Amino acid sequence: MLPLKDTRLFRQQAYLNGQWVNADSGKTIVVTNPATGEILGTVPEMGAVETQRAITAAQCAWAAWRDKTAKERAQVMRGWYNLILENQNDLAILMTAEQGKPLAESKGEINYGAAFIEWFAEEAKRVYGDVIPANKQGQRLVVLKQAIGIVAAITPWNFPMAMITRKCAPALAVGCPVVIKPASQTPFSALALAELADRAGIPAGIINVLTGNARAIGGEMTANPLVRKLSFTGSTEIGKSLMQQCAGTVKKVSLELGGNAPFIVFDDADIDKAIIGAIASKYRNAGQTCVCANRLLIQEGIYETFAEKLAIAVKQLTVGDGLQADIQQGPLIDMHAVEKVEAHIQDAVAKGARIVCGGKRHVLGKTFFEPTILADVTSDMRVAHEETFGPVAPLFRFKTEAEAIQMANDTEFGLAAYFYSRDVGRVWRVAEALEYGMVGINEGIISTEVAPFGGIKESGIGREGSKYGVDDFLEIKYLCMGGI
Ligand SMILES: NC(=O)C1=CN([C@@H]2O[C@H](COP(=O)(O)OP(=O)(O)OC[C@H]3O[C@@H](n4cnc5c(N)ncnc54)[C@H](OP(=O)(O)O)[C@@H]3O)[C@@H](O)[C@H]2O)C=CC1
Ligand SMILES: O=C(O)[C@H](O)CS(=O)(=O)O
Repeated sequence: MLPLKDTRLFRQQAYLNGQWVNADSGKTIVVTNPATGEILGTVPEMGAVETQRAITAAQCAWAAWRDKTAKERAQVMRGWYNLILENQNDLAILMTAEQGKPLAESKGEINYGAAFIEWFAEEAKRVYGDVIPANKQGQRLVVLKQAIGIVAAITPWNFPMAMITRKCAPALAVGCPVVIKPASQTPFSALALAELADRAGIPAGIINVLTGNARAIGGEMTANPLVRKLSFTGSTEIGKSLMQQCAGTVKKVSLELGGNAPFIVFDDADIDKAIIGAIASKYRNAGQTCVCANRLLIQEGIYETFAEKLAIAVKQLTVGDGLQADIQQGPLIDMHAVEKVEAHIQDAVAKGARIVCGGKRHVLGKTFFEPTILADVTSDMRVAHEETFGPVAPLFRFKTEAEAIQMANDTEFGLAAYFYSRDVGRVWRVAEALEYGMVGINEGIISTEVAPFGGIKESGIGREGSKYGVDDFLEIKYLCMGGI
């Protein structure tokens, strides 16, 4: 049993139309702790029928929520925000137990996730329309912005809470109901969020959390004409499939997909700051984030110095069960993830890369993996083109600024990129030349609720967070008034 202060936050049922319910079939999915392999509990294995029921409930509840003022919705959301922060310790324990990240990272994610609720509760009060000067006598032209309607959200295991609030907060704030399917490996954080939303007074049917068969639930979400918006965070492969499925009913789609972030260090960089940024960007969540540095491009003049300094820092990372004190890297989510990391390392070494540190499964066993650095990495290796999604830092060499930009852009992904330089001309040239949605300059952690998060190319569509993040949940309506 998890050491929760409030055990009612540990929910093993889905939340549908304000009720805690089981699957119609009674079937369940087992959820395990990746650090220990122990069974944490079960959640319902739902499918299309329960999803249809949730969508119908959302449709019935929508008008009353939509017709509240933005301020009234914001007040309810503020209560939800406060409850999340008041229960942060319990929520962090739940998150670490089901996902594996260290408690400190879980607490960080809860603060980050709650911040989207605070931000969009306020942002909704500023969803302004327009009055357009008419070009005909007797007319008045007005633009309204209105809630798009029922929003379906499908979220990943790597950020079990923040990816939900990053989608639900703008939706709820502008007046949309949501139907959520969290990742089957990490459902408890989502269900705890629903419990707190219920306590905050978010009406029945406005938030629904379904667990179960992804393909069946997603199939109903994408086919049901009542759903007007799908927001997805996860793999590019699934994102493409969902986008195709949404075409049948022309839904608005937001996709936050895979990445292949370059982390470029020029010879004029503050190397010690670059080391700090590289550790933060590469090893956060054991490398399991879509914005992790996936390729480290180091200018040849500082390559050996950077590799030595990075190795010293990486060897100090403490690996273990995230529920224990002072752990900096937890386990990977499952053995599939471990095998992918091993395959990337084996491929690189077979093609000439050198293991500077780590390189194999951790002595702790299960899905723990040693924080790893590879040197002498070249672009013919899998780590150059695939998202490793693990604690592996592959070091590439480059000679010139132009070569660094060419290497960085040589990917179908375009989510996040990072570079370190203190030359102001170079900072502008490189920032403008990188083909990415987000660029960290002398910073390794750039995600925040106040800035637009999202990518280009095959990393996705749309932006989450910031003043831009609300537009994806609105429709524009143009009124042309004549006879005035
Ligand atoms: N951009 C990002 O932030 C993320 C990127 N990724 C990338 O994706 C890779 C795989 O991670 P993973 O979590 O398996 O990502 P997936 O894309 O497989 O899963 C993400 C979410 O989509 C759901 N899903 C899976 N298949 C379908 C489907 N056919 N229809 C509807 N929903 C579906 C999953 O449900 P269920 O859990 O039940 O399978 C989960 O809720 C990672 O290695 C990484 O490269 C992963 C997570 C986040
Ligand atoms: O999906 C992810 O990996 C997250 O979006 C990364 S972040 O927003 O927590 O930085």
